[in-house]
Amino acid sequence: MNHRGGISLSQEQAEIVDSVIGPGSITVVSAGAGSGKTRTMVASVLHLVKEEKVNIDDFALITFTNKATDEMRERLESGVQDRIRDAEKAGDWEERSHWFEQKERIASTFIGTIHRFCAMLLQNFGYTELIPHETEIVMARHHFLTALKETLDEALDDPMTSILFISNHIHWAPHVMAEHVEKWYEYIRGRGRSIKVVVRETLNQKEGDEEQDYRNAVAHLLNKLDDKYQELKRELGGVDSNDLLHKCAALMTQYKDQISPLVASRFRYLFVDEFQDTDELQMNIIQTLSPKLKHVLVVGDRKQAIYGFRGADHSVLQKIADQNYTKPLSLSASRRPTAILHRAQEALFDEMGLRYDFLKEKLNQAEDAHMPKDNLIPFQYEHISVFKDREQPIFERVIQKIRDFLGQSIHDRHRGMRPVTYRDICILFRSNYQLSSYLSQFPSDIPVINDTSGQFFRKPEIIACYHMLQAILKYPDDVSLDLALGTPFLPFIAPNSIYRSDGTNQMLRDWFEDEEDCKDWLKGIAELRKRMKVDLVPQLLTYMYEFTRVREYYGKQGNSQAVANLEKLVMWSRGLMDAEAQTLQQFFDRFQLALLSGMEMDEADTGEDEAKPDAVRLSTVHSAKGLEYPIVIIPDVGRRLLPNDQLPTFYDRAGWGLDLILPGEHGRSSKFKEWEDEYRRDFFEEEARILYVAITRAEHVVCMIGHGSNKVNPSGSENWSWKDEILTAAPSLVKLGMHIAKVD
Ligand SMILES: Nc1ncnc2c1ncn2[C@@H]1O[C@H](COP(=O)(O)OP(=O)(O)OP(=O)(O)O)[C@@H](O)[C@H]1O
Repeated sequence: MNHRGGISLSQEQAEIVDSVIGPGSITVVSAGAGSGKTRTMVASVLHLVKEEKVNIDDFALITFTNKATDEMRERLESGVQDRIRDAEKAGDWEERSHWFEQKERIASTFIGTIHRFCAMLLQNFGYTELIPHETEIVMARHHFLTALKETLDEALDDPMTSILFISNHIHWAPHVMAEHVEKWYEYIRGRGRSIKVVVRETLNQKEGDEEQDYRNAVAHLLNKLDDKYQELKRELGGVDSNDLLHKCAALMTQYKDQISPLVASRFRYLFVDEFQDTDELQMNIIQTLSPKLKHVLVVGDRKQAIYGFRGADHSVLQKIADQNYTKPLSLSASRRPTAILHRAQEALFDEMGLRYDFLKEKLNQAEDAHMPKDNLIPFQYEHISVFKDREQPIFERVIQKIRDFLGQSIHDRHRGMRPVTYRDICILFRSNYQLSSYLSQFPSDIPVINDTSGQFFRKPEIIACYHMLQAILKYPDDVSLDLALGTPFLPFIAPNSIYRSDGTNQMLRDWFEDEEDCKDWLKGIAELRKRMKVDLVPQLLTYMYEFTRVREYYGKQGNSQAVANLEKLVMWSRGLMDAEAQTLQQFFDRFQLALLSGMEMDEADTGEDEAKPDAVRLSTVHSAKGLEYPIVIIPDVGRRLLPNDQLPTFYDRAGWGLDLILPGEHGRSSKFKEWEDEYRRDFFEEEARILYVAITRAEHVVCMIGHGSNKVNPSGSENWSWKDEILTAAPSLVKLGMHIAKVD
């Protein structure tokens, strides 16, 4: 074994570190899951800090999710801590003080997502640009809805667009039309395409068919919407996360010569993890910066590119290497799974490689692969023969599997034989929706954690807080009071008799005001309404937490995450106050917009990572990227991936523009089928990559549950599911001793 920065590495990993420290300004690493890309990146940082005596905050480290940011910070902190210990052992006080300084500097090291990196660049270097924070993103949403409403109101009488409103052709209710227009607009911008370009391409289509009028009308509509939206943002402020990257890229191009050296004076090294999910715009930002920096390291795996739907281009690793006249370096061994799990995974990927070229890249078994001495079967597929109403039986089977695992022993690579605990298990879902449905029915004796990021405004304590604020602001409105009752903020249930509908029902507020148990709460509400005139929002929220004793409620439940989230809401209100939300009502309006617009914000960091609660983790595959778990359960692998009725009815193709099917089959061009075929092919490839990511999160065991017929469907057909990928490989998996079984 070789050591770099005090971390033990394989020969090929060490060579990558040496390449980062050697001549040349960019190193591109393209290698499979669990081959040690992140470990090598961390080792490179520590090695440079040790050998070149650079400081840890000379690095900008870009990760893909906030969770991965935490993970990277933890790995660095523990690496630095180890160096301090080594120096102490060796009695090298100079070395020790160098590492001690680094420990302090970690706090000022940039570790974060590309969005945060761009925001930071704009903040520091984009003097006149607006820097979005949550308020502005919420405002942008508000402007968008205004622009959409105005556009649709005017479109009815505009000869360019009125064809879309002839009700016997297109029988969409106004709100349905609005939903579609919004989806189309987001789709185009989300893929990094400019609305103006799309409109131009569409109007240039020379099909000469009648349907062209419909496509042109949609193009005009989107054009108008775009004009209005941009204008509102310009006039009134507000930036969305798409603008952020565009602005950053524009700034970089326009002032490249001034900005790059400035950035380079702050950062000497730029390292990017999970680069395969970077889109063209983001890649250009990094490319523009790279010549001025001492070294750029990008690592990724094209087999794990799972953001195609958002415009990421899975060939970016090759592209950035080409642009810099270099070749991607590779890592050949898989280091996450146990020896036997690795063999099973490879058997499956071999079979999948017959359908998807990119899966032909193989990973060898590591020379020191872990060979556990437990009885856990590393690869399991269980098949339930239900055809309809599959959710419940699959859910029950998953719960049964958790209970079964818990009774068994696992041979841990570092700690030896030990019992399986809840925290060893992660259930991976394809969608947030599926995850929430599991979360809501989990049996109360199995502790569980939702490991998905960006869910702050969907947390029950935050929604309950919203209802409580509404009840206070609108007091004595009965409907608002009713919504807040029964939440931990107002933990009382009114008697059923209150809800009589014969006109004789007592007002809810009368009951509330008479009820002895509610006295303190009633006093609290009255006091808070008085204080609203003088106190600031953060103080009001804190006072509300006090008189409702909501923090004690969650504390008693051991739910420190909920307590931390409530504190984060106070912080958020503080941020809003700097902008405009000075009164509780204004704050409430912002809060409401954030909830309604599905705004994403991470939950509070509880700083409890050391003492991660012993609970089963639920996560989407997308949020689990870069992470690893001893046991991974993947439910519902028999779900059809792309039934025909879920094929898109709207496309935007570079060089062509829009194509779509409106009600009555209007709008479709002669090329529509071509787009569908392309879509189908890309879709199945992306699903294969998502399955690859899911399966490679496991260290010891992957367990999948499927349903339906146990015959393999024709490849790429509308019945095709992940289950078919597994059943195709079943003979090789069984030969390896894996468990492929039917359960009823
Ligand atoms: N040389 C090594 N010696 C011991 N363990 C290693 C070595 N290289 C990697 N590992 C371990 O293998 C696991 C996978 O490593 P890492 O997360 O760095 O891989 P990755 O390539 O970034 O994975 P992914 O593509 O899935 O994000 C980690 O637990 C890591 O500590």
